[in-house]
Amino acid sequence: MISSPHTGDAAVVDDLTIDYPARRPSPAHRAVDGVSIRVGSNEVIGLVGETGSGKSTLARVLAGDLTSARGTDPAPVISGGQAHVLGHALRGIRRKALTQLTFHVAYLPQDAAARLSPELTVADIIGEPILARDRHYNRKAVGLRVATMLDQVQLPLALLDKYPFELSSGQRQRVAIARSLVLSPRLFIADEPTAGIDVTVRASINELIERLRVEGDFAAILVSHDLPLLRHTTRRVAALHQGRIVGLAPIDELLRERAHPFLAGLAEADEHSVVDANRPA
Ligand SMILES: Nc1ncnc2c1ncn2[C@@H]1O[C@H](COP(=O)(O)OP(=O)(O)OP(=O)(O)O)[C@@H](O)[C@H]1O
Repeated sequence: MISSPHTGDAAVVDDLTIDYPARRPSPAHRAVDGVSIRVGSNEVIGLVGETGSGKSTLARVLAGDLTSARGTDPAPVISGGQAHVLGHALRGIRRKALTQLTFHVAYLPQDAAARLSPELTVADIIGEPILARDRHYNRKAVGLRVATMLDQVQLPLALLDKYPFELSSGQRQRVAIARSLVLSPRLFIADEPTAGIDVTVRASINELIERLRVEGDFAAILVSHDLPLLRHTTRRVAALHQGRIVGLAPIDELLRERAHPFLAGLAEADEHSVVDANRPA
């Protein structure tokens, strides 16, 4: 059990259990089962695990996305333990506190790129969170911030007036990242942030996250199997299996120890990719 939250921590998760309530014909489902983990105020932590292990559910709940049902899918419910995010207890949190919290927590869901508003330009998409918070915010300052964010994800300014349908899926993902970071969050929770992004530009995302961490007051939880990203940005990675933590260590230690078949599979895929990279063309 993790003792009382240190106010400086980005997240303190203590014996957290998360269920999806029953919705006919599906019975209730336990997605996260007694997870404890601490994320420092300036720490980037990784989350790995096979499909269905509960990574997205944990990320979603820690991001404060506790209420919205997705289509007909029920929203997750904290049914045991507690999680403090930036000092706020999530279990039983009131709407006002949740709104305050989400000003400082950026959430990049797995389908963020597909959910960009089709009727808005790239400039409007990235700048929207600023104006949603303060609609009188100086437009010129918004424009400057949007351009800076676009540059940070290595997209050309020529894309500012484009619509999502005019972009590649990797470009859309980078727009989604720029949008989620535009308010300078203290905690960035990202579900597969480099998914769909070309390997040649992934390094820029790795560097961006590392730079934000070094600049200070920035923590992140990255759900990802992108080993270069995990190696570049995290010191510790939690491995989940059936909603429980089965390993918590630097990524290369997890791959070396192979404490779970899933980690053995990841290590083997990594070995093959190294062999392939060294093979003459
Ligand atoms: N809205 C929902 N209602 C009911 N069960 C759900 C819902 N969302 C997810 N689950 C179930 O909860 C478990 C954990 O799902 P989750 O999406 O968190 O796993 P994951 O590790 O992120 O998987 P993936 O890598 O495929 O995204 C799975 O068994 C999944 O089927």
